[in-house]
Amino acid sequence: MGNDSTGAGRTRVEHHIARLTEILAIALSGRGTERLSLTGTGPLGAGLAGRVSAHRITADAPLPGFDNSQMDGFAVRSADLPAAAVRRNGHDEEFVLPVASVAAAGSAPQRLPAGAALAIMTGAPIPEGADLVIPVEKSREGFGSESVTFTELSEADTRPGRFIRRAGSDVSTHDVILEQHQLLTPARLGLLAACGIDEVEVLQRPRTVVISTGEEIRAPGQPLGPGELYDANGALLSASVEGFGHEVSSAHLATDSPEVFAEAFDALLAAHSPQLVITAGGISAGAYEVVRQVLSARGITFGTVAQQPGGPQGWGILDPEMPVRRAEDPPVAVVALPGNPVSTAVSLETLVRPALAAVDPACPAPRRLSVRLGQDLESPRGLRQFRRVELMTNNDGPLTAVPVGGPSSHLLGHLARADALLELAETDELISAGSVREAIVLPGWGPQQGWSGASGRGAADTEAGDSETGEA
Ligand SMILES: Nc1nc2c(c(=O)[nH]1)N[C@H]1C(S)=C(S)[C@@H](COP(=O)(O)OP(=O)(O)OC[C@H]3O[C@@H](n4cnc5c(N)ncnc54)[C@H](O)[C@@H]3O)O[C@H]1N2
Ligand code: MOO
Repeated sequence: MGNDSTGAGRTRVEHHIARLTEILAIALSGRGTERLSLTGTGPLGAGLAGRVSAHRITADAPLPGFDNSQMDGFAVRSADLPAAAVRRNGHDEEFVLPVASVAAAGSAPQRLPAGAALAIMTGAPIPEGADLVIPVEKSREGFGSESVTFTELSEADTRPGRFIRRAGSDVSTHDVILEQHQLLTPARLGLLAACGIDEVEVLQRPRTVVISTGEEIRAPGQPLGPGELYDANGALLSASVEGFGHEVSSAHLATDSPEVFAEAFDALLAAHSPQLVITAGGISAGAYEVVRQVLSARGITFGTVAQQPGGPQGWGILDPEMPVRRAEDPPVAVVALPGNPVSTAVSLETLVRPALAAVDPACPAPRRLSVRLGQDLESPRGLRQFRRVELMTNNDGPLTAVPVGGPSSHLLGHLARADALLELAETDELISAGSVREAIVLPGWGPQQGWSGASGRGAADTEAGDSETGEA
């Protein structure tokens, strides 16, 4: 048995992430670019945060653009200070200089006459001849007098260069201010704007079509017939994929007919030209697995990953020879997830997110924490099990992870209450309370929930509503 498999035809989690990373890199490289303006409509820079630069950008000019004052105070020439020194009461040394004029931020650079001070505001250009700024707090008179008396100056207060922000001390001309394929964060957007750059070429957001399936599934708000249930996966998938930074289109294909499914699938490709299609449901061993039936004929592979929930998986690049696709069409990746809502959600967090984050800086990577188990747990040997847990604070050491419900993949109510997915290893069978493991934080969890002290109800509910062994 190689490192990629755990036996029983199941692929290791890491190997599957690597396979997804490969197909997502191919599909996302087919994206175009678009030019966005920082000063376009709406608030400055709106719509640019979270996007990814298409090219490297360098500075045309230094930052700061000119020597300027770091303080409201007085620009002086250090060489003038000895002559300005007077002694009061025989010991305290003070410095008295006439005030030549005032420089406000935005004013043109001036010249400092010899033996004088110039009142200067934060950000105003340092006058020619001055080599230090003494803050107004060190003056007896403050602003508005014809002369200024500095008291209690230390040696540091009179050091040349003090409180002068030199041109280029932050960014030099030709410095790289944004790398190619770098995430546009608020600070980077601020820097681009500070450098006077208005337009930025960014990668187009990945276009993703999410498809929930199942003839028994109805849209929320509609009446339900016997044996029918509402579409949880449509909303869950769309919200997750929007959080990955994608432009999402969603559809529910309520058919068990491969022909009808294929036609609708092709229509979605034609309508949205996606780089990625994510489906949920219709891929396991049942008699009506339309996704598997239709897509395995179009170049998509189906198999089992050694994890629970989220075992059954499909992945691949759509065969360009198939209907409505031409060899020259950009590649489309397909990720087919299992239909149980918790399996869909867990697959998105444990498999799809890490693979996307590896190829797209706009997709937030999984956040992992070390946690201490709050109670004994069992886990099936040979499978990576992800248990839904609440995270609770301790006085010291890692957070405590307390299970919310059991391991079964229909327990969406429990997932919605959970903070994180506790990761139990393939070799774990009986894990004692107090053991330390990793957990993957779920979207929406923040320290404020952990720190405020969780309710503790997770422990009491652990096996509620769970009739399965954790194998499905
Ligand atoms: N004989 C076997 N049966 C099953 C196996 C197996 O290996 N052998 N694997 C089980 C596991 S594990 C999972 S997970 C599921 C995956 O099945 P599918 O991906 O084919 O999903 P469906 O059969 O379409 O649905 C499963 C389950 O989820 C409900 N569902 C589906 N879509 C939605 C939706 N949009 N909103 C809410 N609920 C949804 C559906 O009604 C089913 O109850 O297969 C096991 N079976
Ligand atoms: O995803 Mo299934 O557990 O693998 O329910």
